[in-house]
Amino acid sequence: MFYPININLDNMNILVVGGGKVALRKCKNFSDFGKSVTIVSPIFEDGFSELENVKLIKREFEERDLNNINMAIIATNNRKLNAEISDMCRKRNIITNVVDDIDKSNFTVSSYVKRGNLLIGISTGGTSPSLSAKIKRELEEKYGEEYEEYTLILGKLRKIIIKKYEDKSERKKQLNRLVKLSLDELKKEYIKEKINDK
Ligand SMILES: C[C@@]1(CC(=O)O)C2=NC(=C\c3[nH]c(c(CCC(=O)O)c3CC(=O)O)Cc3[nH]c(c(CC(=O)O)c3CCC(=O)O)/C=C3\N/C(=C\2)[C@@H](CCC(=O)O)[C@]3(C)CC(=O)O)/[C@H]1CCC(=O)O
Ligand SMILES: NC(=O)c1ccc[n+]([C@@H]2O[C@H](COP(=O)([O-])OP(=O)(O)OC[C@H]3O[C@@H](n4cnc5c(N)ncnc54)[C@H](O)[C@@H]3O)[C@@H](O)[C@H]2O)c1
Repeated sequence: MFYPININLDNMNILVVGGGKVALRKCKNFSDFGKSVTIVSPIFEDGFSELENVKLIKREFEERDLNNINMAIIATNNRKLNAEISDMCRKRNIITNVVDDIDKSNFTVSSYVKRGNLLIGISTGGTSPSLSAKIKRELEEKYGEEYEEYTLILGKLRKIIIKKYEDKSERKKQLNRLVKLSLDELKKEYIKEKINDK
């Protein structure tokens, strides 16, 4: 079973094995989260040259590539090799995603909608990645770009409210009221509360 967690990548050393289409998608995902990764592959898809802050190693995978690695995405087109690398990772306690074998993975990459700090992840436990991608497109419509600012302001107001109300149930009432407001109403509320906070 796969459990939803949000993982802090700051101190993680990440290796991607393979330079094909699937590896490129996973690398773009890391780049969305400002994370640089190392990729080892004899051949790279064109898109890799456009990625910033990545280290490309142009050769076949070698076991020493796993030294000091905490997380690995195994994405070659050779199922047997992917399974072998996954076993090496397991022995070294490296958390691993094998793109062609969910049973060899200890995490999967969710489809997601990211609006600043708002992150909506979608998983079907490997049953239908296409369904994940479809639900993502639906959620992108419902939760548009404006949710980045909306979430940011909610965070600022939350701090003010926690300071202002000692009573936990009143705090909860206020915080729950805010998420019912539109972005414009929330902005007005923020200006008002900011003035009172001074
Ligand atoms: C969500 C997304 C995230 C991402 O990769 O960024 C993702 N796959 C995406 C797309 C996609 N992948 C595939 C198709 C073709 C149609 C189809 O098969 O449905 C499409 C659709 C498309 O391209 O639109 C084929 C496929 N995928 C996997 C296998 C191997 C297998 O099942 O064993 C095969 C068959 C290979 C073959 O033999 O052909 C395996 C996995 N793919 C996962 C994630 C994990 C489970 C996620 C979940 O639980 O839903 C998991 C288990 C492992 C992992 O990769 O972490 C991304 C959506 C991007 C977005 O957000 O728009
Ligand atoms: N998880 C997913 O979302 C998903 C989606 C589609 C396909 N897949 C599966 O993922 C696999 C990869 O798909 P793709 O479309 O990226 O394939 P691809 O053919 O585009 O790329 C394969 C890559 O593996 C590299 N490679 C081969 N041998 C290597 C080695 N010894 N060391 C390092 N790199 C090596 C190649 O250089 C190439 O860059 C396929 O087996 C496919 O079944 C997974």
